[in-house]
Amino acid sequence: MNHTKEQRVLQYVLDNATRGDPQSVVDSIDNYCNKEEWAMNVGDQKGLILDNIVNESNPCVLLELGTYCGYSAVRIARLLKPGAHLYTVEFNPAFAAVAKQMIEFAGVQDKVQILEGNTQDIIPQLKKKYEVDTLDFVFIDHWKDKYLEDTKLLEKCNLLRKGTVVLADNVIVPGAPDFLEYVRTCGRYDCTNYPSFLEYMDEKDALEKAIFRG
Ligand SMILES: COCc1ccccc1-c1cc(O)c2[nH]cnc(=O)c2c1
Ligand SMILES: [Mg+2]
Repeated sequence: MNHTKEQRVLQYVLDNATRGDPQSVVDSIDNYCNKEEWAMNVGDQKGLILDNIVNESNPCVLLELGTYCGYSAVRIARLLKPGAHLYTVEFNPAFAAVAKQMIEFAGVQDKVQILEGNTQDIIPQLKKKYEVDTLDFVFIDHWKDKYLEDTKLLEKCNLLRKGTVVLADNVIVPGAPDFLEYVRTCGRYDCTNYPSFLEYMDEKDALEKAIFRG
């Protein structure tokens, strides 16, 4: 029944991690993807950078674009203070189903809400349907061709405020050059690049942090 890679990753977690222990879920996914099958989780090297930026931002309301198996949702949620909440958007129903089980096994389901659908449909609903005022933190990790349009949509929907941290994965590989060009030159963000490596590989990759100036 584990016909997909994502189902196999989940099964390995169910068999090897500890229910209610998000760190063990993160570690198990990294073990599996290092040893058995590569998968597009942010991984442990970029994950440590993500941890540091989440911790220094101390966010209350967070948005993730691209849930996949739930690795970064669990990784982020394990750091959140009581009452903080992460909305994570996934358009692929099979991925969302795996992520739901991953998040519940990790015991962070009270901090994480999976929103199934397209970002361009869901982002405009955040204020009225999900009672979001503004976002403290956005992790962009979905399809590279959507980074720029979704960032502009977040601006248009008034979801960013002075100091909102927008953190993007994969700005080298697969790469999001139009997004990088925009956040670095439009004058509305303070940008920092964090060089690292593609998950589970020796290939160079990086995260880009773009703090909205308001
Ligand atoms: C399907 O391509 C997989 C792949 C292949 C080669 C290099 C990078 C990636 C890659 C790595 C990631 O962290 C990713 N994160 C989010 N959405 C992605 O599509 C994505 C792709
Ligand atoms: Mg990624």
